[in-house]
Amino acid sequence: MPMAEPLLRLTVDEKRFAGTSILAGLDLDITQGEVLALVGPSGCGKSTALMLAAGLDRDFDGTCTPAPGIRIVPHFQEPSLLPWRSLSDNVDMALPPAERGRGQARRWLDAVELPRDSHGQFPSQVSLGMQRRAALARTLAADGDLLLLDEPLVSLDAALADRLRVLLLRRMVERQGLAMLLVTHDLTEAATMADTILVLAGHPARVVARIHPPVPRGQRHGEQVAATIRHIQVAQSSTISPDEAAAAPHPSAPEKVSR
Ligand SMILES: Nc1ncnc2c1ncn2[C@@H]1O[C@H](COP(=O)(O)OP(=O)(O)OP(=O)(O)O)[C@@H](O)[C@H]1O
Repeated sequence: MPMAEPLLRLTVDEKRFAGTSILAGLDLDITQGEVLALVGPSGCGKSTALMLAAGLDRDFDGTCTPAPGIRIVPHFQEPSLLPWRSLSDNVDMALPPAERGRGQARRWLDAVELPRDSHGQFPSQVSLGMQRRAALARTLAADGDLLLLDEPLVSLDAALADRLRVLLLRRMVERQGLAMLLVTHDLTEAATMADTILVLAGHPARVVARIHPPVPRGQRHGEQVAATIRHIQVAQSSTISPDEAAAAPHPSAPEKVSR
């Protein structure tokens, strides 16, 4: 069977800020239906990579090639809601035109567990965590082909973040072919949700490992998640060889680790 064309191909030979090299060796393909996580320590360049993938920063050595006609929806760490619109209106505006004004916005705000009495409030009237949830509702409402998610669940309490992870995965099932690039420093999130995990490390950062957990996303629990996290951590300790990374303990089938 021929390989599906990627929805997005990003190759970064080098990205500099003010003469300082931040990224030097990142290449990724995101295919339909895939959750690809980009993990790495704070400040290593994950958000920068997402801006490049979104086509919002073109000042780098490399290429960013989206498939023709696809709808890419970026989701930033800071919720960029329109301050003069209610939460509900912010979400409504993101819906496909045929679905606007029909209560779908409320459905998405319910899905991210925002109480009904907050739906009509302006962003400045609700907490930052509530703004983040409204922004997530807006991103999901936008009906994209590829969501670029920068720490979408950061600072939410653990139980809520777990439920919203389930919501994101459920959306992947509902909206066949939807793909996500998930930037996160939360290794549990990556190990739970991703089909492919790219591990960034070093200064400037480069991809030091690509991990394909053997158990399908959403079905990994306990020891399987812990084993994937150990693989990421082993890969991040940059001096070890690929063989050592592959030899980290695993629950059943060995994960595929390539460099
Ligand atoms: N516009 C900019 N101008 C100059 N330096 C920048 C700019 N944006 C980011 N940087 C620097 O690039 C580096 C990577 O930042 P980036 O935000 O991409 O990291 P990150 O991995 O997403 O971090 P975090 O996990 O803390 O969000 C940091 O050293 C940051 O200070």
